[in-house]
Amino acid sequence: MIRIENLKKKFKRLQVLDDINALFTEGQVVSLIGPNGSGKTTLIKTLLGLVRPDAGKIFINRQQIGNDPAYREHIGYMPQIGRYPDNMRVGQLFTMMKDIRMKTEAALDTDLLVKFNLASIFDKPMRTLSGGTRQKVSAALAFYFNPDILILDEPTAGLDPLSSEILKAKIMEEKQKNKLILITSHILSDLDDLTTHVMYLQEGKMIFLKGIEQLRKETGEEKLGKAIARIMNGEKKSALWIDEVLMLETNNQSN
Ligand SMILES: Nc1ncnc2c1ncn2[C@@H]1O[C@H](COP(=O)(O)OP(=O)(O)OP(=O)(O)O)[C@@H](O)[C@H]1O
Repeated sequence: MIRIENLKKKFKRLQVLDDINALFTEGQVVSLIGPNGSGKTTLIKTLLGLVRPDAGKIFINRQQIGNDPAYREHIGYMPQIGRYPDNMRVGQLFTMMKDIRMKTEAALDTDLLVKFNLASIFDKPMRTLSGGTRQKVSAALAFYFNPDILILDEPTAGLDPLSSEILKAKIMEEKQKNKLILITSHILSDLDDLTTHVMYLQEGKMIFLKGIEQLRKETGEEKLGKAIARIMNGEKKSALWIDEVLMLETNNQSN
C-alpha cells in the first residue's frame, strides 16, 4: 500500500531522512517511534507531498507519487499541529472540506464528530478553540472521508483522558477494517494495544522496522516501551531516551 525506496531529505546540512526503505500494507498499524527531531514528521510529510524529498521514490497504492496530488484522497491526515483559517467556523470547515472532496453524505464517517459533540461548537471560530478541541476537530476531519490510509501525528497529545480513549477506540475500529494506519506518539503506552509494527528512527536513519510479535519474542517484553528499550540497549543514546520515557510514564501512572 505504501512503498518507500531510498528516501533522502536534507534541511540545509542536516540529513533528516537518510536512505529510508519500507513497505507498509493494509491491516498494519505502524508506530513511528524515535526521539525528538529523528525525522518522523518529515517522513510523514514526504508521504503527503508536503515535503519534497531530495532522492528516492514513494509508491502509494502502486502509483509513484509526483506532482499530481490526487492520491491524497486515499489518506486521512491528522497533523501534529492543525493549522486552519483563524476566522473560519468549525461547521464551515467541515462543509468546505466536504465541498473540496465532493463526497456524498452517505460516504462520510461522522463517528468522531458525534462522539466529540463537535456540532455543539459549529458556530465557534477556529481561533477561539482550545488546543485539545482543535485536536478533536483534526481527528474528526482525518476520519471524515473514510480513507484507506490514516496518518496520525501524535493524535492523543493534548486530548483529555476520555477523548483520548474515544480516539484510540476509533483507531482500533479502523484497524479491524483492514486499513493501513501510521501513527507517531511519544506516549508508548497509548500504542501498546494498537501496534502491529514498529518503525524506529534515529537521526534520520531507520534503525529497525519489525512486527510487534517479533519484537516481543526477541525481547521477552510485552510492553512496547520496555521491548524497544531492550532492543536499543547497545545504543546508549536511544536507551537513555527510552529510559526517560518509561520513567515519565511510570510517574504519570502513579499520579
Ligand atoms: N522545514 C524545516 N526546515 C528546516 N529544518 C527542519 C524543517 N522541518 C524539520 N526540520 C528539522 O528536521 C529534523 C527532524 O524534524 P521532525 O519534525 O521530522 O522530527 P520528529 O521526529 O517528528 O520530532 P518530534 O518528536 O519532536 O515531533 C529536526 O532537526 C527539525 O528541526
